[in-house]
Amino acid sequence: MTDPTDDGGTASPTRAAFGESVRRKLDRNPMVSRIDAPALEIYGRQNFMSVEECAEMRAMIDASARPSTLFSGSANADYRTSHSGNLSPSHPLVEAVTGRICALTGLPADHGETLQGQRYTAGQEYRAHCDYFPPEADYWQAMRKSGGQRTWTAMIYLSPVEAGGETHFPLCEFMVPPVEGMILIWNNLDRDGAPNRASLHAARPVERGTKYVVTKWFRERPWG
Ligand SMILES: O=C(O)CCC(=O)C(=O)O
Ligand SMILES: [Fe+2]
Repeated sequence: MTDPTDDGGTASPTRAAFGESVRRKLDRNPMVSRIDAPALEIYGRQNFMSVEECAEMRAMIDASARPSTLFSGSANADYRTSHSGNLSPSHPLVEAVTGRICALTGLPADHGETLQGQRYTAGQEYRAHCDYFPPEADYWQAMRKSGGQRTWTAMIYLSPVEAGGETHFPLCEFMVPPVEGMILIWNNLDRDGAPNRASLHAARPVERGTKYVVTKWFRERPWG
């Protein structure tokens, strides 16, 4: 299944098919709204998690959070100053929410990476980055073998934030303020299945309050 000539940076029918199937499913869901961004496929749905579920997941994040690292393994310095931690896939709430994300998107559960929790206190941020893997990165060969390129990202806001903490898509000129319980879903790839630079995004610094999110990244092949 793994094509050794696929560098993850090109058009790909497999990757494009995930774009299309999720787009079709979300477009016909009346609970889901498409955010108006011509260069990016991005959707939101309110009340994806209840306030009780959000509170339980925040407590789990508090228990597991360590200073965040970057995928490249490079020192995160000022780049990703939040705390983060992977959540146990066998925990009933993690299982339930993961199942709901897969039902909403139609994406296969075994393509999803472990749900990751993240907490930002005042002043913390995650500067502009893309969730897809740059094929020129030294870790790409390892990623290619562990499920290949990332396709869609699903992220849920678990807390209201008094000020700051928006998810900013600078090349699309909009940002999403955190709303407790809301899920945001975007395609990191374009219609041809190649990385979409317009998916560049940042978590703006929290100014007041604490921001909690969980993120699930999906791969083009089973992850692991
Ligand atoms: O916290 C946010 O708003 C964005 C998080 C993010 O970019 C990620 O988890 O990949
Ligand atoms: Fe991201």
